[in-house]
Amino acid sequence: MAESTRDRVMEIRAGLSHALGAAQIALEQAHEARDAAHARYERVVAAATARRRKLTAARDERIREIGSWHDTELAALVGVAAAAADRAAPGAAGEPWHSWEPTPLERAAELRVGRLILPEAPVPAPVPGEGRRPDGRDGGADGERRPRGAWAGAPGEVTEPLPGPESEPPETAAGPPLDEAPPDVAALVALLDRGHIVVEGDRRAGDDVVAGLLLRALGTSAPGAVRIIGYDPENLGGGLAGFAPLAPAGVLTSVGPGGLERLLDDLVGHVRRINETVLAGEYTSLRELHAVTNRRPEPWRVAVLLGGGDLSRHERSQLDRLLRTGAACGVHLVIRGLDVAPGPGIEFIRAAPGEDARIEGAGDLPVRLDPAPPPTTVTATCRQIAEEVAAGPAPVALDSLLPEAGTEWRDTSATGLTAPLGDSPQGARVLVTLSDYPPHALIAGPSGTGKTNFIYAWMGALAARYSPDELAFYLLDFKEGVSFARFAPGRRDPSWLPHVRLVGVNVNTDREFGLALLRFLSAELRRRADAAKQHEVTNLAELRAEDPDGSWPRIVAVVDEFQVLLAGRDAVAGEAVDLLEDLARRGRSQGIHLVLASQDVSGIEALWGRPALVAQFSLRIALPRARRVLAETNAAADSLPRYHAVVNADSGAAEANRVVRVPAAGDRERWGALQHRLWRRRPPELGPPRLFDGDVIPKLVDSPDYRGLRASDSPAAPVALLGETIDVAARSARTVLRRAPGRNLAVLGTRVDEACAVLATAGRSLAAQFAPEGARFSVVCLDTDARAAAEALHARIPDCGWYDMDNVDWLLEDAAAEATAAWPADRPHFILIYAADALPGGKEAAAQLRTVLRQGPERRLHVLGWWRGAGLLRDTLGGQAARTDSIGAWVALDVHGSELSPYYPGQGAPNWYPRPWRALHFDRSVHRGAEVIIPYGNP
Ligand SMILES: Nc1ncnc2c1ncn2[C@@H]1O[C@H](COP(=O)(O)OP(=O)(O)OP(=O)(O)O)[C@@H](O)[C@H]1O
Repeated sequence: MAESTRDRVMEIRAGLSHALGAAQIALEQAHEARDAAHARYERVVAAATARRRKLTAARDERIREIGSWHDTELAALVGVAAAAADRAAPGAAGEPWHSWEPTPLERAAELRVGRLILPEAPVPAPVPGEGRRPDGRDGGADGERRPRGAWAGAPGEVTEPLPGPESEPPETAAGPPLDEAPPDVAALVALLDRGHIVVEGDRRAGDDVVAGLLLRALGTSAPGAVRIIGYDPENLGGGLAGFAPLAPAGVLTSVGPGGLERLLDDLVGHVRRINETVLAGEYTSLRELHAVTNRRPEPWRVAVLLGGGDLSRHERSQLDRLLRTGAACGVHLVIRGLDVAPGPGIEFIRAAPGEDARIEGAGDLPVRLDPAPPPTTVTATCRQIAEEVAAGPAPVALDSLLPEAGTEWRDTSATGLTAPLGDSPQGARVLVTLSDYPPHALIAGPSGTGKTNFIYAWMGALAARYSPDELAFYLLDFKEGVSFARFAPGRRDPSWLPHVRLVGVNVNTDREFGLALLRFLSAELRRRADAAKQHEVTNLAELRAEDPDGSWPRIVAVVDEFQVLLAGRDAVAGEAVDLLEDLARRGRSQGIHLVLASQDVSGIEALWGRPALVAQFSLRIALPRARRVLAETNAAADSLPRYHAVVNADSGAAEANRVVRVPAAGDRERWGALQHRLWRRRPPELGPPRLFDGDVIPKLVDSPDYRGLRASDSPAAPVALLGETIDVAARSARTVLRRAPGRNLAVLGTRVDEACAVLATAGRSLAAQFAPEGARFSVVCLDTDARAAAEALHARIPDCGWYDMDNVDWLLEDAAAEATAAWPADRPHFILIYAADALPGGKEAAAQLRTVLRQGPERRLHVLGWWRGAGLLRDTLGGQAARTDSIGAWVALDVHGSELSPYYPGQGAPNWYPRPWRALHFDRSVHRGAEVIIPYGNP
């Protein structure tokens, strides 16, 4: 082989080896690059996975939040909807049948027919395998929900639920807890006062809806306030069979086949009448009338028309009229089986079993209709309603007489007092006026027919319209009981009716209080007549115009069972009739109105004996079966239903009869609401009325006269208070112990407590007028029964002397000397003697006491003594022939009038029949006749 060839081979080998080396390096580098790329690839993949997981987690969290928010919102909305439905359909309007009972409501409510099926009720995720919701209802295909938090991803993505909190069941922030069923949202329809219902679809379900609606309408209104007229030609009334117990009471009337035209005509007639006479252009609907006036003079008439085939043209047009105009007049139609075109106020219900029913007002939401009400509930309710209706009309609420809240006290009484007293049977309001004509009223009705209630209702209607500046009441009840006490503040209720100035209760044995009221009114009449003369006017309206700043309210004086005041032929009755006659005659133009009520006016001889007096009472009010209050030939009261009255402003002439259904005003709660409302509006200066309760013993510390006493150094005319007079102003009876002959006081009778009460009142009131040391007081106790009371008085008067059997001789000797002394008397000396007739010391002591009685007062020495009998006082004074003028004032307890004649100058004896805790007071220096007083208790 040639050299050159070898070289070339070598060369090639070297070249190859070099190339191999280079390739090796390149390969290694390529491997490295590949490894690096792979590692990068791995990193990228790992990062991508991690990022996707993070995004997934974030997305799931967001979905969970949205789900939770959605559920919370939905639950809240369901709650709101359920609460709104509850409010719209309270009580019997919406209560499920198992707990249903009638609950008459103030206003017509919407009525429940079933429940709404909400698309996505917020229920917790169903446990796999369980097909029922926690509320026990079927899940149903579209009712089932995907577990919140499980996310179904797109193909190829990570699909398994990722571990973490999102796989837990979501919490609900608000709304019902998960183990509680969401609230039921009632499906409601509006019938009474709103519109008409047309039921279509499944017949059985439709029947159930109609029965349910009727029962709810009946159960939400007062018995008799809903009248049902049934027309069921196919089943001859079978569709309303359950309501049959209502028929005898007239609450359900059935119309036979062929009677549809007449039924529709009748209803159209009602609508026309109600529009013309009840709404009378003043209101657009009964609903509005009720809202404004609280009156509902017409029942709701619900006509149930179940089928009827083709209607005649007339029937169709009457039906259309009713559909358009009936609801405003309380005429409503519930229709099944007649074609009705949609229109305002017409609710369509498509009845179907299960959850396929619909009501138009709920849009597309499915409705599960309620089952029919249980037949026993229907029957029991209907029976109860029928019984109550048969027993008489339901009471009307007092509110129906009142002006709208906030509009009280807007009327002026310048020309009279006018107020509604209720509705006539035809639905028109009956207004009653007291003015110049008719000025006074007589109310009559046998016991229990509602006289007192009538007076309450009238007073309520007046008090709500006229302010206390325009109207004042003076009330007297001669019946036993406290029916007028509610107008004055009491222990339980501190409010009073601001117009009431005086309330007298339990006065049946204190007829003097009736007289006091009449005397007070007479004085007021004189005041008004004088003012009228001064302003040269003739009646109240003119006086008020001339004297706008004066206080001239119309006065209404109500005397219940007034015949008690006039019974008998004694001085009280005589004076009362005279005063009444004057008040009745002259009060009319001076705004003083008398309202006299009695169980039976025929028994009041004193009144009927004075035709001129009776004629003034031209407003006559007769309650059922009242006699003689209307004209002889007017028998309207005989046929009056319960809670009605005949109001007659023309002295009972039959043509002037107006029948009124009187609202119930006796209910304390309702009355209380009105009284509180008016009381809160009272002018600040208006105090409570004077309450005279004949059963209550007054207290000296409450006496305005006692509280007004002030101590001074030497009052010239000290006043001894004795008890409360029976008069309008709660005055205290008094006797003035000035320096003058006869200024002594004798208390006569055997009743220890009352005698001690009078002496204690006198002693305490006298002591209150003197500064310390200003007068000398001596208490003499000669009867152990009176000792405690005498000691109590002694303890109350500072520096008072105490004497009894043992030492009274000292006092008498001293006092007799003082009475006859020549030196001027320095200060008054009051000697209070308990049981003066028991004075020891024989003739000498008796003579000393006589001296003190005769001569003491001129030297400011006064005896206030208690003798246990009128004859015993006579003995003290010196026997039958002795003069009695040293006893200038006396208080007689259980002493008959005839025994008092020696101490009662003038003709005969005072008219006095003793009665417990009452006394007769006479002061010859001021009185023409004696006055009845009530000793103060615990003075
Ligand atoms: N209009 C009415 N609506 C409802 N209830 C009434 C009505 N009028 C009276 N009542 C009720 O009838 C009963 C008797 O009424 P009230 O006391 O007014 O009769 P009265 O004639 O004054 O009887 P008496 O003279 O015996 O007191 C009371 O329970 C009262 O609540």
